[in-house]
Amino acid sequence: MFSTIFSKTIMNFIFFITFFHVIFFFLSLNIVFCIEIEIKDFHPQERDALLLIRDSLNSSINLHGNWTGPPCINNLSRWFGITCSNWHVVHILMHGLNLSGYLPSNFLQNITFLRQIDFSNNALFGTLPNLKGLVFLEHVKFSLNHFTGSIPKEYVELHSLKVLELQENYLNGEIPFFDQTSLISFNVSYNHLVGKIPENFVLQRFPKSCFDNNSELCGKILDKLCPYEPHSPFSAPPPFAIPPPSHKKRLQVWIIGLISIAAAFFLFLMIVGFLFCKRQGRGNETRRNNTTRNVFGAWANKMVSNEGNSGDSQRLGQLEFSNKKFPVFDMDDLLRSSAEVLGRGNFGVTYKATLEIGNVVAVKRLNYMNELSKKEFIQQMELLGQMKHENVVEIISFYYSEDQKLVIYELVSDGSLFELLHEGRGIGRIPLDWTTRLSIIKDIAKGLNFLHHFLSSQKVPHANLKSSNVLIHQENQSYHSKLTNYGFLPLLKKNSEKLSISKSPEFVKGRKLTHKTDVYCFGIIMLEIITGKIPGHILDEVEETTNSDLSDWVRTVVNNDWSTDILDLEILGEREGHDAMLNLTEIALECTDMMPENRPNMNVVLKRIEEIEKMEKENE
Ligand SMILES: Nc1ncnc2c1ncn2[C@@H]1O[C@H](COP(=O)(O)OP(=O)(O)OP(=O)(O)O)[C@@H](O)[C@H]1O
Repeated sequence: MFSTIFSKTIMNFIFFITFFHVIFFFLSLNIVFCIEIEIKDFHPQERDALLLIRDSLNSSINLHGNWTGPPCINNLSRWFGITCSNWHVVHILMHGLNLSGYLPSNFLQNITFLRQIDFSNNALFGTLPNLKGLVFLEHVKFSLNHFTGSIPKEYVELHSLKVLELQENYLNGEIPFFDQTSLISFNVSYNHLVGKIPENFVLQRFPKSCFDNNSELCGKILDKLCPYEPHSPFSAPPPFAIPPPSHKKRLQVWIIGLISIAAAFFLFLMIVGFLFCKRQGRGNETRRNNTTRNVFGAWANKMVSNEGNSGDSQRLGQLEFSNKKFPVFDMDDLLRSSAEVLGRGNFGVTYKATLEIGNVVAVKRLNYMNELSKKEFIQQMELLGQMKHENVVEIISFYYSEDQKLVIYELVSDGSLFELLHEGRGIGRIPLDWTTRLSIIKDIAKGLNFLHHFLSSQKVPHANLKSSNVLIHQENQSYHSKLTNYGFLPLLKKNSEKLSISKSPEFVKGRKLTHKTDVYCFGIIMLEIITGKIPGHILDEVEETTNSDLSDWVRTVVNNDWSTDILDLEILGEREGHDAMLNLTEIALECTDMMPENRPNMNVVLKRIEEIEKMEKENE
C-alpha cells in the first residue's frame, strides 16, 4: 500500500517535472523566436544613420530624449519625424524644428528604402548631403537653410524623384541636367546659382519663379540671354599656326619674352598706381568691399558693385528713417558694420548688425516682395514706423530697391518666445513659471490691441503673429515681450500663405480676413504658452484624432473633463494657478473659434486677461 502511494507520488512528481520542462522548453523557444524576430527585422545601420543626425544637430525638440530604442517597430515609429514601413525607415520629416548645425555628408546611404526627406526651414550649414543610391527617394526638401556648395551631380540619378526643393539657400555652381520625367515640383530660387539653365523638356516645364533670384542664372526660362560662350580650345582651330622655333631663332624668342615681361611689369605698376590714387580719391571703398563680402554675403556685394557700375554714389545712402531719435546712418555704414545671422524666417534672413558708431540693430532682408512698387513699400513702412509701444518692436529705418528690401528694427536682446518655450526641453532646463507666462500673454495682448487700434484701417494689422515673432527682453529678472514682423499683409501681392494667418479657418476656406484673424493667431499663442506644445506638432501624440491643430486637441481634452491634462508639465505643479490657467484656456478657445464673428475683440480679451491677473495677485 505504502509502496503504491510512494510510487504514485514519484510518478506524479516525474509527470509535473516533465510537464514544466516541456512548458519551459516551449516558452524558451518562444522567447528565443521573438528575440530572433527582433534581431532579424531590426536594421541597426538605419538606426546608426539617424543617431548621427541626432548627435550632430541642435534642435528645439529634445531629439536625444525622443530618438531612443529602435526607430521602427514594423510599420510604427515612436521617433519624432520618422515613418516606417516593414521595419525600414521610409520618411525623415524634420521641417521647421530650428535644427542647427552641419548634416553629416554620407549619413543617408544606409537608409536604403528612404522615400521622403524633409529638412526644410531650419538653420543647417555645409554642403547638401549625398543621396547616391537612394533609388526610392521621391521627395527631397532642403529649402530655407544655409546650405552652401553646388547641387550634387548625383541628384540627377534619383530616378523616382518627384519633388526637389532647394530654394533659399546659398547654393552656387550650375544646375545639373535634371531630366527625370517623374519631377512634378522643382525649386532652386533664391540661391547663388550661375550659368545656363539646362534646356530640356523636364526643366522647361517649371515656371520662372522656380529659378528666380539667382545671381547669374540665364537661359530661355528666365528670358535672359547667356553671355557668349567661346569655342572650346579643343574643337576650334588656333587662329594661326605657330611653327616650331628653329634653333637659330630661340635667342630672339627669349629677347621678345623678356621685353614682354618687362612691359607687363610696367603695366602692372601703372595699374597699381592708378588704383591707389582712385582709392585715395574715393575714400574707403576697398575696405567697404572687403567687409561687405565677409558680413552680409553675396546680396550686399551685388549692391556695392551695382553702385560701382551705376556711378551713382548716392544709391547706397537711401535709407529712410522713421525713428528720428536714432542716429542717422547710411547703407554704406550698415554694410560696413560687423554682422551675424540671427535666424531665418518665412520672409528671409535677419541679421544683427553692430554699426561703427556703436549702435546695434536687427536687419531683416525681405523676400517675396519684388512685385511691390516703391511707393507702396514706402507708404506702408512709414505707417509702420509710427508704431511706438512698449510691446511692439520699433522700426528704425528701411531701404527699398527693386531687388532688395530691408527693414531695420530695434534689437531685442533675449531671443524669441518660441526659443523660450521650446528650446532645451529636458534635464537641465529652468522651467518657465506661470507668473512669467501670464505676464508674457498680457504683453502680447497689449501689443496686439495697440496695433488693432492704430492700424484699424488695415485688414489684418499684424497678420503674422506666432511665437517666433514675439521677442523677449529680460530686465531685473522679469520678461518683457514685443511683437515683430507686423504689417506685412499689404506688402504681399503673392505668397500670403507664408504668414501665420494662413493657419486660420477663414484663410484656409478662402473667406474674408479681418482683425479677428489676428485674434485667432493670438488664441493659438496662448494655448502654446499654456500647454508648452508646438502648434501643428500635436498629431503624433493624439493618434486617434485626425485634426492636428492645437486648439482642437485642447477642446477635446477639456470637453472630456481632463482639463489639467493640457497644462505644460512645467506649470502643472503650481496648483494655486490652475484656476487662472483654465480661465485663460477658456479665453484662448473663444479666440480660436471657427467662426470669426464668435471671437472677442482684442480690447475685450485684454480686459479679461488683466482681470485674471489682478485676481491672481489678490490671491497671493
Ligand atoms: N529685432 C530683433 N531683435 C533681436 N532678434 C531678432 C529680431 N528680429 C528677429 N530676431 C531673431 O531672428 C530670428 C529670425 O527672425 P525672422 O524674423 O527672420 O524669422 P521669423 O521670426 O520666423 O519670422 P517670419 O517667418 O515672419 O519671417 C528670430 O527667431 C529671432 O530670434
